[in-house]
Amino acid sequence: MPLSHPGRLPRPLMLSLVLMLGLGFLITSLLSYYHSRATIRESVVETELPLTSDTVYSEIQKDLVRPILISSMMARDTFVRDWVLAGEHDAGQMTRYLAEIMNEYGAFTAFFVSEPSHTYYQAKGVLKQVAEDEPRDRWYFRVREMSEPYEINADVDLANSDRMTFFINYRVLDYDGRFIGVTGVGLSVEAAARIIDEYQQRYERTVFFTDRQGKVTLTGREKGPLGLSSGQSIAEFQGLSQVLDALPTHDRASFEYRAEGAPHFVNVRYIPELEWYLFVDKDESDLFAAIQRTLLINLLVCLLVTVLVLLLVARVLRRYQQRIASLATTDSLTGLPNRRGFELLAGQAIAEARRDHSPLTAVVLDIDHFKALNDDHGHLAGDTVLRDFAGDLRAGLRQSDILCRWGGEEFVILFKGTASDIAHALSEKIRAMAEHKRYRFEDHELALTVSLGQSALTEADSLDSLIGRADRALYRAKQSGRNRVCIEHG
Ligand SMILES: Nc1nc2c(ncn2[C@@H]2O[C@H](COP(=O)(O)OP(=O)(O)OP(=O)(O)O)[C@@H](O)[C@H]2O)c(=O)[nH]1
Repeated sequence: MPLSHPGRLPRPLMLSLVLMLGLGFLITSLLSYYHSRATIRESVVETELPLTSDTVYSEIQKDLVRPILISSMMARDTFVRDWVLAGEHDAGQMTRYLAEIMNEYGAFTAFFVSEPSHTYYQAKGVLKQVAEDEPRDRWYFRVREMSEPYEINADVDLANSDRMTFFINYRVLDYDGRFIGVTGVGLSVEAAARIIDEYQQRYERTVFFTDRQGKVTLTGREKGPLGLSSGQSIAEFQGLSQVLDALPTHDRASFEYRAEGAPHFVNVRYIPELEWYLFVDKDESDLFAAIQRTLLINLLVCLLVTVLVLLLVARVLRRYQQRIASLATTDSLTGLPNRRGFELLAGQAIAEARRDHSPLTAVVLDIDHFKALNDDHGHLAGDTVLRDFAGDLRAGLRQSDILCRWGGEEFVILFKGTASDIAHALSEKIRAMAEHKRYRFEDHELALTVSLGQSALTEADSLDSLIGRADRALYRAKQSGRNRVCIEHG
């Protein structure tokens, strides 16, 4: 690990961590997002939409059952059949009968069309004569040819301002099974529209019907999110036109399309009784909003975790780097800088002295006869004395002075901003302190003396030459009897 940028994560490590964590989180978040999306889509397309479609369909059928029963009863009524067979003499009798049916059963409209006279009777009187070439009367001639007893037809009601109505067209037969007309009741589509409204609101879906050509025949009263209204063709709606192309080939199908930028699911089923298609449409943007929110939160959490992991790793690395750096520059016994640490500090001190033209004095200190102390009292005693003496030495210097353990029982001091004479006085003070101090080891009081060699920084000096001179001075101090300070001038 490079020690040159303590506290900063090495770039390759940082990139690997970001890639591993970021990609890992991103991939798992996206996988779970797309999985949830697919599950929701499947549940909507396969289950929810068809279920809503079935429910709407069965509600409509349920509402049609009662009118079918009333129409069946009318088709079998002996009065109706006898009156036609007797020649339809009094139209008032038939209109009264139809009015009675309307009042009694609350039908929206009630009618009878006679085959012998082609007359269309309803509660208010005779409406008209049906004619084969009149498009609006085609339903009658279709029912006449039908093999089933009745049909449900959604059509406009001439007798009620052309309002959209579900008609139950029941075939009337005489006592010998011959066709003598069509009777039945009409049901306002209001009821169906109410059901549609309810479903649209409850399930937040658009429900509407179209004929086989894709023309909208029935919507809820509130039209629904797409704003479709009766009479419009779904071809007018962007996206839905492709559904229109597929309509004739499917009785029941699901499609996906986009409208106004929003994705939609639509389920279409054919209703044979009405010859209509029932559309149940869902705007899927809201559908995925919740999981999109979850994805965003996931990604934010992932980002946070990645940043926290990076910060944590950077912090741990910084600690280790600092520890390694300090181990490399500190002496473990005395806690003072070692020679390596000293070189870093001394280099800076010399540069400052040169820049500020301030004096700098170096002192090399050696404990006298330390070998004897070790030999007499043991290595542990020597260690204790070294540690305690180093503590005293440090305590006696200024904060700005540089002190290091040069090796063994040798120390180097740099007095910053201190001329030779003042440094000499300080060295003397240290010498005296060492001489008078006693160091305890077990129950011994240990005394020591120190020799010091001193030299002042000159213009031509390097750190080595400065220390070399101080070392020579120390040698002289040792040679001349120890426990003294010698100076070597540059
Ligand atoms: N206990 C202990 N002893 C050490 C340590 N470092 C060096 N020494 C010992 O210090 C002694 C230094 O001995 P010498 O270099 O002969 O010097 P001296 O005995 O102090 O004699 P002079 O320097 O000539 O006064 C050696 O015996 C080393 O083993 C240390 O960290 N702990």
